[in-house]
Formats: sequence, C-alpha cells, structure tokens
Amino acid sequence: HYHLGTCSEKDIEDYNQMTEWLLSRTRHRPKIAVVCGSSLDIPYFPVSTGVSGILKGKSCVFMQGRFHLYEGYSLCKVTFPVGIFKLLGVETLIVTNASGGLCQDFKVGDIMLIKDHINVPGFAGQHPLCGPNDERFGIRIPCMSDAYSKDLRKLALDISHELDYTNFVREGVYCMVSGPNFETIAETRMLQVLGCDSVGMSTVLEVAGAKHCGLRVFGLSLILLLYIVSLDYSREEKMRAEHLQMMLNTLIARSHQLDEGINVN
Ligand SMILES: O=P(O)(O)O[C@H]1O[C@H](CO)[C@@H](O)[C@H]1O
Ligand SMILES: Nc1nc2[nH]cnc2c(=O)[nH]1
Repeated sequence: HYHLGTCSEKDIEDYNQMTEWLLSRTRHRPKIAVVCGSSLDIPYFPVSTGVSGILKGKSCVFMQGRFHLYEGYSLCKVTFPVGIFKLLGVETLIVTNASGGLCQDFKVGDIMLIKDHINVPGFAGQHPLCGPNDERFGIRIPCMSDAYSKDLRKLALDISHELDYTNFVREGVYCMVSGPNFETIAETRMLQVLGCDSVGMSTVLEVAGAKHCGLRVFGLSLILLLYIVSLDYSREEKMRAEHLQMMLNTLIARSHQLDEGINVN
C-alpha cells in the first residue's frame, strides 16, 4: 500500500502489481535506476521502456524515455516509475535530460551536473506530491535543499578531471517548465535573472518523487542549444531607448499638430 502524488486506489494497486510483475521476471535486484532522457537514447527502444541488467558490475534498471507533462500524462504518471524503482529496492536514481543552455558561459554539447533545480510547474500547484500523503512512502513535506547528492556530484567532478572532460563539464541549476513550446525571449531572460543555468521539460518531478521516498539523486543535463539573447538584447535595448527618446522629442516638437487636429474635429 504505497502512494505517490495524487494517485487513486487503482494506481496504488498498479504500483504493487507492477513491482510484483517485474520482480517475477528478472533475477536482477537493481540498486541503481537510470532515467535516459533525450540525451541518452538506447537505439530501437520504443518510448518509456524499462530494461534491467548489469552495467560495470552493478545491477541497474534503465528507463528509456520518460513521461512528460506536455504529452498529457498526469503528475502521478510522470513519477510512477520512481515509485516502482523504490519498491524494487533501488537506492540511487540517476536522471538525465537534454536542455537549453541559459548560462552564457555554456556551449552547445556541454554536460551540466545538476546541482539544484527550480520547479516552475510546482509554483503553480502542479506538484506530484500534492494530495493525501502515505507516511510509509515519505513524509508530508520533504526537504528539497539537498536534492542532488553532494557526494555523487563531487565524484562526477573527480571523474571529469580523470577523463580530461573539464572543458565541457559544468555545474548548474536546471529549471523545469511544462512546455511544450520552447521559451520566448522574455521567458528566457526571466529564467536567467532567476538564476537558472539550463531549462527543460522534465526531471524535476521525478527528483521530487525520489527525494520524497528517500532515494539518492544524481542528475546530468546535455546542453542542446544555447540561448544567447542577453547581450544582443541589451544592445537592442540601448538603441530602443534612443529611439524612444527621439520619438518623444519629435512628438513634443509636433504637439501643436495634435492640437490643430483636435480643433478641426
Ligand atoms: O528532458 P528530456 O526528456 O531529455 O527531453 C527534453 O527534450 C524535449 C525537447 O526537445 C523536452 O521533452 C525536453 O525536456
Ligand atoms: N524548455 C526547453 N526544453 C528543452 N529541451 C531541450 N532544449 C530545451 C529548451 O531550450 N527549452
């Protein structure tokens, strides 16, 4: 009898049935789960398929693709796999995704270790942990200030040095928006001001679910494109300011024409 998000009794049954089904079909008892986002495609796998196996001597369960809000899935469905991982005995969740770079130091192709996140749908009440809480799964109001394991981030940074990847491995704050459109220029600038280093349409809900049920989390984001609006914008703004001043000056200089217009009518 486990519960995650706004799930009904039927969903809770699904958790138990799915877990039993999975456990009966594999000898693997994975301690690590990996959600492969758009940046980590396993060829020939249909969307949102699970597979378990041994990677580098470690028993892992992989999820190819994920459920996104913009596809019409409920919050509960998006975090369903995380609950299943927990029930399978998983202790560490690794989330990966593709995102748009907001930090102006980033380049396309950079790998961003996620050190924190901003949950934009959560601000609007779209949070998978809304609804009745089952204390056996996690506490009512979980802490999110340490969502991404410091130890695993440190390990990843050490590894990036060993592999000579330091030129393109960064750390940053990932922001989730619901999508499905990419950001407007104004939205991009807003997210930059808020301290977001990259933006995507996933991951954060899964991480909230994972933290709720006590999983250790590590996240990697591949920067697919770079928003380079801020510099151009500020240059444009300067020009616009000059134009505005010019318009105002001209308007005032010709204001007698307006008066004449009004008088005529
Ligand atoms: O986050 P993942 O699943 O990698 O997918 C990313 O890529 C899609 C946009 O191309 C969005 O769904 C975005 O979130
Ligand atoms: N919202 C959003 N999602 C993405 N996924 C990959 N790139 C992007 C992006 O630039 N914005």
